[in-house]
Amino acid sequence: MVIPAGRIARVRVPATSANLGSGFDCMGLALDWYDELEAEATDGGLVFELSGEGAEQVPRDERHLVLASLVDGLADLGDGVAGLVLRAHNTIPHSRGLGSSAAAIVAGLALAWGLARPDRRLDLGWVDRLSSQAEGHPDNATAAVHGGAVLAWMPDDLDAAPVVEVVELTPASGLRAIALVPTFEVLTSGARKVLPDDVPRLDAVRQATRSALLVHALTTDPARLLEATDDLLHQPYRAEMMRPSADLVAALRAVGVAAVISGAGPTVLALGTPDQLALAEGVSQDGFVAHPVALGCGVELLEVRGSQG
Ligand SMILES: Nc1ncnc2c1ncn2[C@@H]1O[C@H](COP(=O)(O)OP(=O)(O)O)[C@@H](O)[C@H]1O
Ligand SMILES: N[C@@H](CCOP(=O)(O)O)C(=O)O
Repeated sequence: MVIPAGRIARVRVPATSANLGSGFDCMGLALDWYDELEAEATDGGLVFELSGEGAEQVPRDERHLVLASLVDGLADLGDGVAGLVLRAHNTIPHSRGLGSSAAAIVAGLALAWGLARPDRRLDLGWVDRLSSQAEGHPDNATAAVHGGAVLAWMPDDLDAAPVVEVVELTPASGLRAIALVPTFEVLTSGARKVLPDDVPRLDAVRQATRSALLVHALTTDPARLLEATDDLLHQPYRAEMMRPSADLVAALRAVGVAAVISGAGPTVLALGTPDQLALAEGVSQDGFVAHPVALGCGVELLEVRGSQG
């Protein structure tokens, strides 16, 4: 069906931090840091009303990530639009490892759902599946969908029906983060290319131990976060692409702060209770802007209105 002109959907979607050190491609946190977007179905044409982060850089055509995801979502639901106005105020910085692309994809899908299914609650499983497929890894996408802390994976059998498994974790009370955001950018696609196909068995064993401990540390015992966030699978291979970030992670960890590269970088995420995070105050953070953040909520379809929406 063609969505009637005048129907408007509005959504809010969080920034996310994937990996958390040892949880490469499977652990993610939603942050209390959001983009808000609105889509209005029209009789024809494409209009972008964009402000904030990346507004001057993103393509204003079919390649716009939110629009592309919205169109894919509508097609999956068997619907379409004759035209569209897309309004976005972005606060999540792009290409810094804070899940801006996952947020854009999840937002596009939630907008599609709001336009096409105005009377039905957003199907989070549907958003998980399409957004994780589009991203190619489920860690930030599912964190942006569910909020809080998640453990997520996709089946290894690529011929199997596409599904995403998500476990919503209950974070230990008082868990906070500081996102230390540099001015330089790293594209996630580039940062994935430098990863080796195989790793030594001892590294794999250590990583398995750390990632198992990570679930325990996040949910039960934040005192274990420093050991649990130790990583051998991605950060060492990416360090040269983001030397200032790698050096800041090392300096923070040396004073006992559980610091990691957020997603594919170059933002540094320090994770812990307020007492643990206070240790970061003695470490020079030159070249980085500190954003203290609590954990955030998942995507919200805030409103659908117009044309019997
Ligand atoms: N809100 C948005 N609107 C349009 N495009 C976006 C938006 N957010 C991210 N993108 C696209 O995604 C790219 C960044 O993706 P990526 O390299 O995966 O970094 P990140 O770690 O921020 O997700 C941007 O260069 C831009 O093309
Ligand atoms: N597991 C992915 C996470 C990418 O996160 P982003 O926020 O940088 O898009 C990876 O490490 O490649």
